[in-house]
Amino acid sequence: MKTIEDLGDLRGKRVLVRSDFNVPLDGTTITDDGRIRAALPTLQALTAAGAKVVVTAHLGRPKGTPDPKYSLAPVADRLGELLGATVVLAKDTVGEDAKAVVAALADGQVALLENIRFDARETSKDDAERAALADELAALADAYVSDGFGVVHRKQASVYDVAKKLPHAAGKLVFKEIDSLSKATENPQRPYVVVLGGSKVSDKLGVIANLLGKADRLLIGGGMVFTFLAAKGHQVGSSLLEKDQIETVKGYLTEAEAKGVEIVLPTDIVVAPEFKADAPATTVAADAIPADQMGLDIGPESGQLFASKIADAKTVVWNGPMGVFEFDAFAAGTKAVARAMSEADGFSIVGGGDSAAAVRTLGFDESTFSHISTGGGASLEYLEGKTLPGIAVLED
Ligand SMILES: Nc1ncnc2c1ncn2[C@@H]1O[C@H](COP(=O)(O)OP(=O)(O)OP(=O)(O)O)[C@@H](O)[C@H]1O
Ligand SMILES: O=C(O)[C@H](O)COP(=O)(O)O
Repeated sequence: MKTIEDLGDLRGKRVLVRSDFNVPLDGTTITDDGRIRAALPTLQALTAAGAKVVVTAHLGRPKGTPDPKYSLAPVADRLGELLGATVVLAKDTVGEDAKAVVAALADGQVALLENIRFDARETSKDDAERAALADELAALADAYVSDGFGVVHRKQASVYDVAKKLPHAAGKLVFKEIDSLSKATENPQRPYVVVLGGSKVSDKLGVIANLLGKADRLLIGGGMVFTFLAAKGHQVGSSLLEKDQIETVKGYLTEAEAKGVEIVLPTDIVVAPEFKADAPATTVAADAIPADQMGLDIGPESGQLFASKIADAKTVVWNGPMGVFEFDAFAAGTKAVARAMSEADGFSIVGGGDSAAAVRTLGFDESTFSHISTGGGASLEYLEGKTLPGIAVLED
């Protein structure tokens, strides 16, 4: 992959940068700016080189149409503070305002385009639709730098298609992530333990098929748990459940047994009647979740069990919080895993927007982890050994 430096003299050139600014928000307040900070080295290198920097990014999963709830306005403000310079936010993605904002950029200035997922073509499965958006993005720039590591597993217009239209390079974050993650994939020290949780269950269940051939032990927490409990024949009340994946999960359990991979499930669950910070929380056995309750964290016994399964790991990779850590009553499981990882002697990687945010907001020292990846799904797919479209396209 080419570096920014390989792009030659960028003074006065318009450089389109894809960053991952998919940050956790409480209303319009950014609760963790880790992904914005991680983008700074590339943006600062480009501004120092005198480029006109045009950043494109997404926030959340809007439905392909503008939605103020998903505006990048808070990100533009925070990015400006961190860069110490005004970052103008275009009111649209590739429309008249974007064109005007880019045309007005001075050398060394940064502008941000509005949430690229406001345009349905960004995530379209139709190659021609994505290519059409990529053409419009490419018209705004002279070169393209891919630096949104958290989104390189997505074959999307601003991540994949646009790279084919412009001279391109990988940004500093992408190189840094690959450098750290490759240490875990190439010849991992064993026991190799993977901890999976979070809420993107349908997205991430698929990685298990591959991990069964690589990891020695899988610990399952977060929203991921309930499809496993259902596969074992237990009731899960109103918890997050991927009904159509139950059979697949049954297959994983059989395969794991045949391969000697240990799948560790929680033995107790913290439940509540509704998804609310002050909902009354109780702990129940994992095989006795009441019909009118939902599981929002792994229980204390499970926290200890998971910690003991992490303690002797030589490599441990974690993606996805163990519970709804944003609410104090459901943060203990995530804390237990974070603590065990920070104390483990082995190589430890935390990946994911919310997982990395959890480590920081729960007060853990980042330096006690070997690597905190900005990518959740992206780091998992990298560790699976999959080809990531947003990386492969840069290698051409
Ligand atoms: N039992 C649960 N029920 C519902 N949501 C849960 C549960 N456990 C965890 N979560 C939620 O999962 C969310 C994070 O999941 P997600 O899969 O997005 O992880 P991530 O680290 O952000 O990875 P990525 O970067 O791929 O998005 C958190 O907001 C948390 O509240
Ligand atoms: O948070 C992430 O993992 C990335 O920003 C990708 O977001 P997505 O899962 O909505 O594509």
